[in-house]
Amino acid sequence: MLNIENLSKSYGKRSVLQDLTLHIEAGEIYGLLGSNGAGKTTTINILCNLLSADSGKIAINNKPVSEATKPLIGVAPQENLLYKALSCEENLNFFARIYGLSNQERRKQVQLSLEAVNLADRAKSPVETLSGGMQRRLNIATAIVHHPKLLILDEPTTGLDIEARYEIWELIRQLQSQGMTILLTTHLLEEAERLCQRIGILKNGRIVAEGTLAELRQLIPAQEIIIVQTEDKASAIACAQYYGFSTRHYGNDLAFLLTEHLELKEIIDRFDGISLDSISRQQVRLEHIYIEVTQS
Ligand SMILES: Nc1ncnc2c1ncn2[C@@H]1O[C@H](COP(=O)(O)OP(=O)(O)OP(=O)(O)O)[C@@H](O)[C@H]1O
Repeated sequence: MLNIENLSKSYGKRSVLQDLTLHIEAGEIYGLLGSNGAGKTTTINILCNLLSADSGKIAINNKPVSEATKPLIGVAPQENLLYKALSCEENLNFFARIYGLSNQERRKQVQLSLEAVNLADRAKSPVETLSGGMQRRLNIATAIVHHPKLLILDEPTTGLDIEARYEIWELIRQLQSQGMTILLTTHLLEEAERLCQRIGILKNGRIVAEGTLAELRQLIPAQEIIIVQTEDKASAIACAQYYGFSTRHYGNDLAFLLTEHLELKEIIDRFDGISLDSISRQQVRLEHIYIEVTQS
């Protein structure tokens, strides 16, 4: 559905995208992850034909990106793009006009978009009277009012409370079930884990890892991870090395990667003679994989 091949882009001497290649299948939710400044927004702007690449190819539904492909894409940007004094309906009408929908089509699509984001009962409410979560849902409605094939959600839940976040997650799943292909950027790894069928991790303008969660798990040499609290980290690390456990530092946490399942007693026995304050076990999660591929 979306094919990006060898995309490169520099701002002056700063190279931001370097031979970026990624493919998104029709109907999937693809999560594009990367630290601040990794090049996600630059990629989105090139996709939307707002910025030109230095080299490379992008095609949406086999059509090269151009003014003609703009209607195939809907973008909900990081910062809500809404007119606060206008009502929900007026905002949606404004965006529908920009996309050139006929009067009849516009009435239908505005109503459908309001229903899709569960704001039909707030159609006449000025945006400034809506909660943060509602405003974010309306921001998504403005991106789907012209019924695009590809919906781009740039950090759709950043800054929202957990209930508003759940509502947006449910909305994203519903849009997918209606046939939309979704490109999602997020810094919330749990969001990517819960929503995305495939995930690409961007570092220095390149995809350094890509796949389903199960495929990405293969990139970390661990069945599970143990987190150890101890005053004597050096001895714990030496002991772990002896038993072949790889060491990791996740923030202040000292972690060891286990390549096979061990009972808790077996783990404690391995650290015999070392004063441990606590040991906890964790499943391998996207955050571990992310650190593995971005910090190596
Ligand atoms: N117009 C511009 N001129 C010069 N440099 C730019 C411009 N836009 C972005 N950059 C730089 O390009 C790099 C990539 O920026 P981009 O906004 O694409 O990253 P991002 O992955 O979206 O980051 P974030 O997660 O913070 O939104 C950054 O170093 C940024 O400072």
